Amino acid sequence: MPFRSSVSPDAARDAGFGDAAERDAAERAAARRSDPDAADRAAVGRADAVTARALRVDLGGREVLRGIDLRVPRGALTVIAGPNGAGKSTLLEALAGVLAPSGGSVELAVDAHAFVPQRSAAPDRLPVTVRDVAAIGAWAQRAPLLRRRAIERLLVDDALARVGMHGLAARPFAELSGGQRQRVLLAQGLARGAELLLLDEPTTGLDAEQRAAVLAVLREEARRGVAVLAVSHEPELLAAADRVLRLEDGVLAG
Ligand SMILES: Nc1ncnc2c1ncn2[C@@H]1O[C@H](COP(=O)(O)OP(=O)(O)OP(=O)(O)O)[C@@H](O)[C@H]1O
Repeated sequence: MPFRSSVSPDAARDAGFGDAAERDAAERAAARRSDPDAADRAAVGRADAVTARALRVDLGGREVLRGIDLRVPRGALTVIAGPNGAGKSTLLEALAGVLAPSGGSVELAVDAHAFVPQRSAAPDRLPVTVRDVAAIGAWAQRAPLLRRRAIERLLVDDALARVGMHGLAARPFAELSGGQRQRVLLAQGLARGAELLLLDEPTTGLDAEQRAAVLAVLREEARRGVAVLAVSHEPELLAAADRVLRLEDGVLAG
């Protein structure tokens, strides 16, 4: 299948999908989004997207994470809460593979995953536009060049629209707020069709409308069968979660 993201059949046609197989794929993807039962079926019986076993991470000579056993299921929104300094960001980084474990293991069982760091950690000095950053997610398409451009445009437009950033597509990334940068990084993951989304406080600092938009995207992705794991203290996100775990002083509680 040439791509995995979800686009409307009309948009697929408008973008010039050449053959029936590609059009079918685009239409199936669009149908998945509007058919929760299909997502339920897809989620049933599928393995966890990432598994940590006896995970330990030492930073600055200190055990920041200790004996973490965690399975992140597909088709669900899992939220990790806990006090400042408990190790939540460190856990996300270890699961994302950007921080090596000091002990134990992390096993990723997905082809593509996305990591959206805390707003203060999202890079802000990239001399590129919002569209450029989101488009990175669409790079892996296998198709002839002209068609690839049309697919990429479609995937990126759809992803930016879903996170409410479409109007800012031509804006330099460096001019964005931390929360906006996070949403563009989320769009990058959506454009890639990531099967695992790892998000560090994705709604912190957003106004009510933006929070609702991000929350809706996370719920929708979970419904489609994506494994969504977010670190958050936000009541709305906690209330929307299928499962809430608590991390305290480097140890995970059910
Ligand atoms: N590079 C580092 N070197 C040494 N210690 C570190 C490093 N990065 C983080 N720490 C420490 O590890 C602990 C966990 O940090 P982490 O950022 O994972 O916590 P957190 O639960 O995400 O906190 P917050 O809610 O404030 O974001 C903290 O005590 C922090 O000071």
